[in-house]
Amino acid sequence: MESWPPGGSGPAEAGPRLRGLRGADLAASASLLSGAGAGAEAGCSAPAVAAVLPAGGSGERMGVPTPKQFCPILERPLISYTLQALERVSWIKDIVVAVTGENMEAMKCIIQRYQHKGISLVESGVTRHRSIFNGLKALAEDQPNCRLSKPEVVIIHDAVRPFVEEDVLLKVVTAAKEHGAAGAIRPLVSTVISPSVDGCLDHSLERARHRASEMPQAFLFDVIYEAYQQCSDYDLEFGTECLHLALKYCHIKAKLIEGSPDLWKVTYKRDLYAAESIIKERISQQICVVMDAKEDEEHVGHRLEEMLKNELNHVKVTSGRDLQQIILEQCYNFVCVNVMTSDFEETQKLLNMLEESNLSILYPVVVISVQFLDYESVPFGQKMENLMQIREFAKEVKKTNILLYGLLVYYPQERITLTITKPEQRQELKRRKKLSAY
Ligand SMILES: Nc1ccn([C@@H]2O[C@H](COP(=O)(O)OP(=O)(O)OP(=O)(O)O)[C@@H](O)[C@H]2O)c(=O)n1
Ligand SMILES: O=C(CO)[C@H](O)[C@H](O)COP(=O)(O)O
Repeated sequence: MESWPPGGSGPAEAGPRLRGLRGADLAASASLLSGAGAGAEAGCSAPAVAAVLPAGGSGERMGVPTPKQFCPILERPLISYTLQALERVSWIKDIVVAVTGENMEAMKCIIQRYQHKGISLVESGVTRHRSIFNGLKALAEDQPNCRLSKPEVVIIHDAVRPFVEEDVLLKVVTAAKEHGAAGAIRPLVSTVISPSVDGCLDHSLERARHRASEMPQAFLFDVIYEAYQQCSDYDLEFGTECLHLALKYCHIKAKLIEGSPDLWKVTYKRDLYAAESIIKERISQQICVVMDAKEDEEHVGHRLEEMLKNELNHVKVTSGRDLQQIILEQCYNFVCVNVMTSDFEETQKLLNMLEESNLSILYPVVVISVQFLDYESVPFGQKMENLMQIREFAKEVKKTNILLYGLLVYYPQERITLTITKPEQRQELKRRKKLSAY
């Protein structure tokens, strides 16, 4: 069993990982799981939680030579998205990934490249159940120099289900603590039928009474470990359902939790395209307007924020009052308005923060830097200098996956206000402004 990166001390360690809790309920329950919240005070004990990710398959159904967990989506391997989804949950203490010996080095490179922290690698088995069992063994065994310790609850999650959210993880863990086992389910899309040996219909299941079993699942560690130790070679070879092992060998009836449609397992090539669309949609749903005079309500940046809110009603538009927090919440789109300064001070500040945060390791971050300049009073030489400066910035930050676009707005003498919203008024605005976009 290998801990990677060497000496990594687990998710509690400070690092560039991006975490963000959504909603007060989630925060309260999560703090309960961290043992720091009201629940802890009231005497509820917070379970130590670890996760096992089977990632040792060959992805035959995908039909490409690369195992699907390593296939790129927007140039980043699929498994890295799944790791990130689990890593940003602060109460998951350890993540054990089962990979084939052959792919061990590739996995280490991914961990290094995308700065995943506190991941332990184990060798996978020839079937999914055997891979999971190897992951559980690593958590159970008290090995010298091993930083892993036995958790109270273990999450099992396929490496090829990248869109797992904290709320469903929390629900399965909480239910597992109460019932011994829990798993996410979805309504069936098609009816399940049972054919007879001659290829004719034997019987058909009533669709409304059945569900598709998905991941994540969670178990009291002792329950699932016992089940794997007890189970037959036939189960390990042909079984597909961990909840079933807990039922068959430990008589534990798992609690079933309704999951979201995004929990599906990437299986076929078309699923890679679907995953790419979901990622693109997610990162385009927030825009942050950053400006240099936050108190001034008349500031053009505030007007711009209002306009964006009116025009893009499916997108969350915020203004950058607490930039660190906005970056932590993984906003990937910024409009940075520079009015008060003739250089790009505001943009520069934002770029520095983005670079320090490492946000762009995961996806490209888009920054549109808007600079308003008085047409009359700014000499031609300075205009050219501004153009060159923004181009240089853009070239520089592109190396770190930040896509910077400059919009210089030269306006004549009178102060610019973006109160114009009607089409004919927009025309008027266009007529009065000279826009140069680079
Ligand atoms: N020997 C195996 C087989 C599968 N898995 C993992 O179990 C998860 C779900 O399995 P599945 O979707 O069946 O993956 P593959 O076996 O890779 O796909 P296929 O059945 O198409 O070959 C995947 O993360 C896969 O990597 C594993 O860890 N060890
Ligand atoms: O959904 C699941 C558990 O309920 C598993 O992801 C699924 O059973 C894995 O099976 P296979 O490896 O055959 O695709």
